Amino acid sequence: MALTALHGCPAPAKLNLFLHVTGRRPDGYHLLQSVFQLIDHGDILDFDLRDDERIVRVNDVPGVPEEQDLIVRALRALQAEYRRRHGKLPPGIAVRIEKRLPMGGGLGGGSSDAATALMAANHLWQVGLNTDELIALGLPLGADIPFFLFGETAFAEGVGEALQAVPGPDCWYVVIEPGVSVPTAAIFTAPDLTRNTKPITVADFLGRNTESQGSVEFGKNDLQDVAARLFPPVAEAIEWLGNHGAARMTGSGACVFSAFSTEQEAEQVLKQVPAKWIAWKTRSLTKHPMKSLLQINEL
Ligand SMILES: C[C@](O)(CO)[C@H](O)COP(=O)(O)OP(=O)(O)OC[C@H]1O[C@@H](n2ccc(N)nc2=O)[C@H](O)[C@@H]1O
Ligand SMILES: Nc1ncnc2c1ncn2[C@@H]1O[C@H](COP(=O)(O)OP(=O)(O)OP(=O)(O)O)[C@@H](O)[C@H]1O
Repeated sequence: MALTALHGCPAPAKLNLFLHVTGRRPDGYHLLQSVFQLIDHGDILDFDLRDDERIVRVNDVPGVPEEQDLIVRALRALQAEYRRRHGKLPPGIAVRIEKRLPMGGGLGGGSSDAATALMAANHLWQVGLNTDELIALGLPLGADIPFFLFGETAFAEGVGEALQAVPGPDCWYVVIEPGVSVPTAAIFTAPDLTRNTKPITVADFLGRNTESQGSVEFGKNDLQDVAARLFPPVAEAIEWLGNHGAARMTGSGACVFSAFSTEQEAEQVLKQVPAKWIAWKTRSLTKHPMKSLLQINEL
């Protein structure tokens, strides 16, 4: 019998192990090179099919009106694709979000929610889209959605849509939320942003010392200096964590992380984090948990 609900669906966060800005497209979007790493900490989503055809969010998310929620927009895009294929709309979906990831944290929360929603609805509605087809639907909604649909550690280029799998690390991270929300556009439009980092190859990344897998010893985050200048708590968190290990900002900020080989080392640092910041430890993930849950094995 076909499923009518999927509860407890994970929408994990990502870390950008490095993030180079190598240029700018004529439309203003920036060309990036980055390694995206999934981590075992994220939002949790419940999906229930409805008796009508409406896509609704059943709980409030502060600062995100229902109509702007990337989950709702992603589900509507897939619903329209279903109609193109079948000539009628599929049943509606009610979605409940347990939001754990901070907004404007550089952890890709909104994009991950949307990717999980696309995977869940593709399954519930039995649309049968493959990952590349889901990526084509998701990319216009957010630059990080392709990565989450890809679902494994990836070397990313373009605006984040050209993805190659790279070996995933097995390590622990301490992540600090500096308590500010960083608007991505403000970082990319800053006049002092450097946009000319020399492009590297995936072999340059793979050629680094394997001991440092998953760490921040390779490259840099070109968005970090701008974010740290505009948002002093980001600078403060980088400085504090940097005294306990190599520390870096993820995405366009605000969150800051450091990698450790064992849970004990991560715990040692975590318990010293000043109480004014939210901080947590988490493990690297090699595969998106929705892929295991739904047995998606095509990649
Ligand atoms: C920097 C990253 O966090 C890396 O993971 C992401 O690429 C940002 O992705 P995101 O938050 O989903 O960002 P989007 O909502 O797609 O873009 C927000 C704004 O940031 C700027 N932007 C974003 C991505 C990019 N490659 N170049 C840009 O210039 C654009 O002005 C855009 O209007
Ligand atoms: N389900 C959602 N969860 C979070 N934010 C959402 C959602 N839907 C839409 N948004 C919008 O997306 C914006 C960015 O949120 P998000 O959590 O993805 O930031 P981020 O972690 O900085 O992302 P990135 O790493 O991609 O820059 C929010 O400020 C919000 O306006």
